[in-house]
Amino acid sequence: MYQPSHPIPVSIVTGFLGAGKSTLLNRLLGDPALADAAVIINEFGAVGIDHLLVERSGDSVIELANGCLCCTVRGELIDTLADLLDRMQTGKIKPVNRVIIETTGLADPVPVLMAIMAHPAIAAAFSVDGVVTLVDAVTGIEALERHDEAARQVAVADRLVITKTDLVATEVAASFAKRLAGINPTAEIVDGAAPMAASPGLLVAGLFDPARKSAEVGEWLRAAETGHDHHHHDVNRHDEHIRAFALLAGALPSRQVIEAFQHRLAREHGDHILRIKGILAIAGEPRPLVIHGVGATVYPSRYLAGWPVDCAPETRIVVIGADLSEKAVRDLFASFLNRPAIDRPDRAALEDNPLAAFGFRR
Ligand SMILES: Nc1nc2c(ncn2[C@@H]2O[C@H](COP(=O)(O)OP(=O)(O)OP(=O)(O)O)[C@@H](O)[C@H]2O)c(=O)[nH]1
Repeated sequence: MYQPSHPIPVSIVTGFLGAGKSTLLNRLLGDPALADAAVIINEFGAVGIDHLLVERSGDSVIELANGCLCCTVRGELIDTLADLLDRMQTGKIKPVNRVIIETTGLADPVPVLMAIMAHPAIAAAFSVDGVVTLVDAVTGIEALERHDEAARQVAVADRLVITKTDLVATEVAASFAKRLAGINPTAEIVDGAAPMAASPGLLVAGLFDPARKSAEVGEWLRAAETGHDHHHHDVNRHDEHIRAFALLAGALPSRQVIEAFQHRLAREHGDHILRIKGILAIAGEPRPLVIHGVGATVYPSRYLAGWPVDCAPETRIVVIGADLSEKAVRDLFASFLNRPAIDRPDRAALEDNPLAAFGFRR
């Protein structure tokens, strides 16, 4: 295998679902300092859309779909890195001066780290230059309490970026920062709104050093080196509670319809929704509409300038839920699309019902 003269730095960008990883990357990737970086995006669920949302041309964005980096596609990561080396050696691509890996929001970063650090040929060619973990000031505390992965992402970080500080009071962000420092006292904590979070230097965090982490992180790393404890092969299922599914459709009637659907979904099922994101076709509109939701928070939708290459103008929405009824979500979506069925109301019935806002159905 080709060996570069110096190991190529690898930055791991992680953070729970919807914490703002793609938003941060989009901001950083415009910087000329990252023009020669390769970006590997891993997404949970069979229908991936993140690679469409990271605005970068050419083949420098590599999608690893069909599973979570920490489990089913770990081998694929090694193959992808080996292939990158190969393509550099044979001159098929320009030399890459950094690799940025965006994990899924559900990834345990420890096996990802070990995949790189414990593989002799890969470790000779690449060095992990820090783990940057994004934490959401709005939903981060709940994620830490409910999901081990979120706590692990914080514990292994070299840098913690608190995102969405614009959406919470200063005191809330400050007390969240304290909580994070309690979990990981050695990580530098950065406000996502600070200039540093918009600079490529954010990704240069120094060689990942297990000795600077807690004893618990050391144990996780050793356990990951010796084996892997949660093998599973269903690309849509993370554990017995967390599942992803996709809502696919042609062009939707209007932006208002999808926004009304999102708010209704958040109101009725917000407790069980971890993430919703989509790229949508809207009738009569040449541009794709992008929607996002995290927990019960619905983010403003926005139009992209145009459809990404190789992406048919159709609607793809990914929903990730914890103990969420897929049928209930599909039925609600169908109601908003006015696809009537005997046992469900259509959109007009849902919206005309004066009690609908309070979650009552006819
Ligand atoms: N107000 C505000 N919104 C933000 C900020 N960062 C991200 N968002 C919004 O949060 C939503 C999710 O952001 P993404 O960047 O897609 O999150 P992600 O971590 O890549 O999501 P997954 O890959 O699904 O885990 C989007 O609507 C963003 O616009 C922020 O600092 N402030």
